[in-house]
Amino acid sequence: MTNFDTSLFTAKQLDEQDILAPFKRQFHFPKHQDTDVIYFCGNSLGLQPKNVEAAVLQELSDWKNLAISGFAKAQNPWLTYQEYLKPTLANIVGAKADEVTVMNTLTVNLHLLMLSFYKPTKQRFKIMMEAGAFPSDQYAIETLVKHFDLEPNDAIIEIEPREGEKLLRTEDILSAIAQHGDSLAVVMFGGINYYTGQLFDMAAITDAAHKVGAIAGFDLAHVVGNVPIQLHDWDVDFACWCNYKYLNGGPGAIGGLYVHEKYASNPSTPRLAGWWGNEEAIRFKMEKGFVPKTTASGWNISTAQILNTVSLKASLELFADATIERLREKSIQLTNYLEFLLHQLPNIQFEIITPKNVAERGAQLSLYFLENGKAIHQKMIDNGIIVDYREPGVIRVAPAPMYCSFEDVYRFYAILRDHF
Ligand SMILES: Cc1ncc(COP(=O)(O)O)c(C=O)c1O
Ligand SMILES: Nc1ccccc1C(=O)C[C@H](N)C(=O)O
Repeated sequence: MTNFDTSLFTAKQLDEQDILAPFKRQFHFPKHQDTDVIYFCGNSLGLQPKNVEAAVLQELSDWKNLAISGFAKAQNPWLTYQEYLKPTLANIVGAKADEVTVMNTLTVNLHLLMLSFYKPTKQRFKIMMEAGAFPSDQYAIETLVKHFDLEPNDAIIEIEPREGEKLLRTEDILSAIAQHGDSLAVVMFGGINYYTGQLFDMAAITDAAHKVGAIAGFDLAHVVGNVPIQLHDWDVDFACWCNYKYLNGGPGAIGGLYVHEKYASNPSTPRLAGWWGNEEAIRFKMEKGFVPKTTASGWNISTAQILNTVSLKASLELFADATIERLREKSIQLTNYLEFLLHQLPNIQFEIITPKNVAERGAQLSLYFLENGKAIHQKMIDNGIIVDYREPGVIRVAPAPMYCSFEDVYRFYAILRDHF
C-alpha cells in the first residue's frame, strides 16, 4: 500500500512509476479553457481513442469503393466482423472466445437473454435483482414479467440494504436466494451498481443461485474494462454489457454478451433468432430452418453493424496492449489515492458511499451530498471537472485507469481544496 500525501510531487512520482501512463496520449480529451478537462466520467461514456478515426475511415472507404463486396473483401471482411472482437473481449470478462459476441445494445440484449433463460412455471417464476438497479434494467424486467402475464410485485424480488445502510451485504443476498429457493427462476444482478459503485460477489451469487436450481445472469455495464472477472470459471450462465463506458466503444456502441458454453454449444438452447446467428456456410442458402452457430454468436440476429462496431474494435486494441490485469492494478491505486485526497477536504461535506474494501469496488467512488449536490456538481463542471450527478444526491467520480493520471486526481483535489 502506497503512502500517499497531499503534494503534487507525489502525484508526479506516481505517474512516473506508472507503466500504463503513456496510454493517456492515445485519447482525445475535451478542453476547458484550452486545457484538457479532468475526465472522471468514463463510467458513463469513455473517451475517444485516437486510433478510432482511421479505423472508421477505413470502413467508410471500403463501403465507398467496394459496396456489397465489402462483406467478403473489405480489409476486415464484414461477414465475420463480430469475430474480430471476441478474443480480447473474452479475455476482459474471463470467458472463452466462443462464449462472447457483440450485437445490438445493452437493454435489448438483456431482453433477449432473459427470453432465453427465464422460463417461468407455476412453481418457479421469481426474478431477483438488487434494489436500485439501473432504471433500464428495472423496466426490462418489469415488462418481461408482464409479458408472461405475471405481476411485477409477485415475480420480482428486490434485495434492499438493511435499515440505515446504503450497501448490500453479501450474506443478505445469499440468504435471500436460499430463502426463495425453488420459487426462484433467475438471479439478475448488476455486477457493479451504477449508483453506489458496489461490486457484487458474482461467484458467490452464482453458486447460491445454482444451489436452489436458479439461473445466474449479470448486467456488467459498470464492470467490463473496469474489474477483471471470470465468468466461465464462476459458471455464470449469462451476462450482457454495454461497450461505451470503460471500453470506450463510443456513444451507443454495439453491446456485448456472454453465454456459458454449456448453453452456447447446444443448438436447442431457446433464443429469438435471425440469420446472422446461422452458420456462415449455410446463411446464404436461404433455406427454411434455423441452424444456430454453436457459440455465443448463435444469438446474433441481424447483419453485423460495422459502423457501430469499428470504434470498439479499435479501442480493444488498446485493451489488448494494456491488459485488464494491469489496468486493475493501476485502478486500485488510482482510486485509493482519490479516496485518500477526498478525505483531506474538510471544507466540503459528503459521504463516500462506495465500499472502502477494494475487492468490493471498481474505479468509481460515489460521493453522497445531503444538500447542494447538484450545485456542487455544476461548480465542478464550471471548473473543468467532468463527473456526473445521479439523483438523489450522488456525484460519481470515476478515474478510468486507461487515460486518467495521478496528477488528474491531484488536480481534482486541488480544485476542490481551493475553490469550494
Ligand atoms: C446497468 C445499466 N443498464 C442499462 C444501461 C442502459 O443501456 P442501453 O441504453 O445501452 O441499453 C446502462 C447505461 O446506460 C447501465 O449502466
Ligand atoms: N448511455 C447514456 C446516455 C446518456 C447519458 C448517460 C448514459 C449512461 O450510460 C449512463 C450510465 N449507464 C449510468 O450509469 O448512469
